[in-house]
Formats: sequence, structure tokens, C-alpha cells
Amino acid sequence: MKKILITRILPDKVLDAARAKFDVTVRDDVTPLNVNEAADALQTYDGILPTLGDAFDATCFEQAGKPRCKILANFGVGYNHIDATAAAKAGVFVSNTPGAVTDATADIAMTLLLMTARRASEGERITRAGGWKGWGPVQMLGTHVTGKTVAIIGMGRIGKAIAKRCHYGFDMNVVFYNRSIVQEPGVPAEQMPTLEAALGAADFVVVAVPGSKETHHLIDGNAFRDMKSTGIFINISRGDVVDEPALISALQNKVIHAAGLDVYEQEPFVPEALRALDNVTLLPHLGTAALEVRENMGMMALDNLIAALDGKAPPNKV
Ligand SMILES: NC(=O)c1ccc[n+]([C@@H]2O[C@H](COP(=O)([O-])OP(=O)(O)OC[C@H]3O[C@@H](n4cnc5c(N)ncnc54)[C@H](O)[C@@H]3O)[C@@H](O)[C@H]2O)c1
Ligand SMILES: O=C(O)[C@H](O)CO
Repeated sequence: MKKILITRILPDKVLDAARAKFDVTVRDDVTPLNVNEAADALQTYDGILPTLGDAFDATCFEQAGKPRCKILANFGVGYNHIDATAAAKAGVFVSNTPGAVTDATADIAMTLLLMTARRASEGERITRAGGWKGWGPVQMLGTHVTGKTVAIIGMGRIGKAIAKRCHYGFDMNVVFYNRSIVQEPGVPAEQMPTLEAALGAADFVVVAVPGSKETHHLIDGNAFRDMKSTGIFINISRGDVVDEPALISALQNKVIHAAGLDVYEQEPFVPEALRALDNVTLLPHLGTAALEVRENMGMMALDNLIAALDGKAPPNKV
């Protein structure tokens, strides 16, 4: 039986399906694999089902030499923790789970947008602490969402699903910035020629690009200065797409109005300065956290792994 490593506990449905086919080791730990553990796994297993943060970088492939592993079947669409070029050189397939994550992640973007605009987590904290003294016409006034302009940065699968929700659900005007021309945004939407133009046009900015060398700190201090001072910033992509200290400074100095975040630069570390701010909504990377979504992601990852270990190209090879 082929030996596989699953680097986090997955839903039972996925583990049962994996165990029916393979000799499975499941790592009972939520911390990512470090470089040494990743290199060791490449030498020990025929296939690996890793997830975000597991350090399959160039050093790990150097350490592993000619690996036994045939595939890194990533659980998740974002694979910025894997050096796909080094993997290809070492003869290791890399696959991901596009599509399975799209709607759930767009839903979390909308959750953040609405919660942040309407000060929902601040209000919930006050209510829970017994601090609500009664309804008042000028109490806890937030930002009205319906009819406003949203700028989506990265108009791919998730960006388009967010645009759909904004357009059909909230009558919003949609603009977007994408590195290539998007012929079919799916809703009436204007592609802006530059990031600056998109940021400057919007009441809400939602970031949905992949994490990569190219997008590292795409949103920096200048980007926040390009936004309206009433603007609300949402990030569901990867933490390091945003310069976190610059975001904290922009929030503290009222360069922008508020932010809603699902991802952070050094997860699970969330800076104290960010946690101290009332005008932020902070979620613990919940984008795909729904059982059926995680089951679908797991089954998709497993299909990729099975294909590679049967000597075929995985359906979702990156
Ligand atoms: N918070 C979560 O739990 C969660 C869940 C799923 C995905 N994600 C993140 O969302 C990302 C996007 O997923 P997707 O399925 O929509 O991917 P996708 O590839 O369909 O879309 C990404 C879009 O970004 C564009 N893009 C890439 N680099 C760019 C740049 N430098 N400037 C402007 N546009 C750029 C691409 O052209 C593409 O249109 C994933 O890579 C992952 O990091 C997060
Ligand atoms: O990239 C992804 O799919 C998410 O961040 C993990 O669920």
C-alpha cells in the first residue's frame, strides 16, 4: 500500500476515503510543517496532502534531493507556501482545489464587509458585556452599504463571486483591478487601468488576489493613502498581500475608516495593535470553514493525489 501524509486532521469523510486506498499518516497538529519536516516528508511518503503554511519552499526541495513523493495535493486553492518551480524540477506534481472554496470565501468577504460597515463586532462586544444602555437614533452609526462602490482587487473566481453578491444583493457599483484583462466579470463592472484608480474610486476595497512574490505587500501605505478616508478595507486573500504595520498605522491615523480581515501576515499571530482597535473585524481565517466545503476540498485534493499515484496527471495540477 502506498504511504501518504495528511498534514492536518481533515473531515472524517475525507480521512475514511483516504484510508480505504492508502496507508495514511495524519498529523494531529495545527502548526505548519517546518522546512525540515517538509523535506523529511518528501523523502518518506509517496504522496502528501499539505495545507496552508506547510513550508515546501526551495530549501526543502534542496534538502530532499530526489524525493519519494510524487505529489503535493494541496488542501486549498492558495498554494503560496509551495515552491511550484522547485517541485516541478524535483518531479513532484502540485495540485490545488479551485472552485470548491469560491462561494464560501465570497460569503466570508461579505460577512466582513457587512460586519465592518455596520460595526457588528463592536456592537456584539458591547451587548455581550452588558454595556448596551438602550436604543438611540445616533448610537453606533455605521456606514450604509446598499448602492455604494466596491473595488475588487483580483477579479478571479472569488473576486467574481464577491462582485455577484455586491451587485445583485446590495445594488453596489462594482469596479475592479486585475493584472490581465477580464472579459467576463459576470456582472456590470468597470475594469480600472491601475490599482490606484480602483482604490480611489471605492467606498469598499476587497482584496482577492493570490499570495505570491508579485503580490507581496501589493497593498502598502501608499495604497491606503489612495483610498478614501471613509473607505473600508477587506482582505480575504493572504496576509502578506498587505503590509500589516502600514494597515495598522492607516487605521490608527484615520487614513482609512475601518478594516475587516480574515488573514494575517504571521498567522496565527495577530498584532496587539490591531486587536486593540475597535474599527476592525478580525476573523481567524474562516474563508472555507464549513463542513461540506472542507469535505469537498478534501475529496478534490484526494482525487488529485490518487491520479498522480496512479501515474496520471492530477486534474487540478497548478
Ligand atoms: N480566506 C480564505 O480562507 C481563502 C479561501 C480561498 C482562497 N483564498 C485566497 O484567495 C486567492 C484567490 O483565489 P481564486 O480562486 O479567486 O484565484 P483566481 O486565480 O481565480 O483569481 C485570482 C485573480 O487575481 C489576479 N491577480 C493575480 N495577481 C495579480 C496582481 N498582481 N494584481 C492584480 N490582479 C492579480 C488574477 O489574474 C486572477 O484574476 C487564493 O489564491 C487564496 O490565497 C483565501
Ligand atoms: O487557499 C485556500 O483555499 C484557503 O485559504 C484555505 O482554506
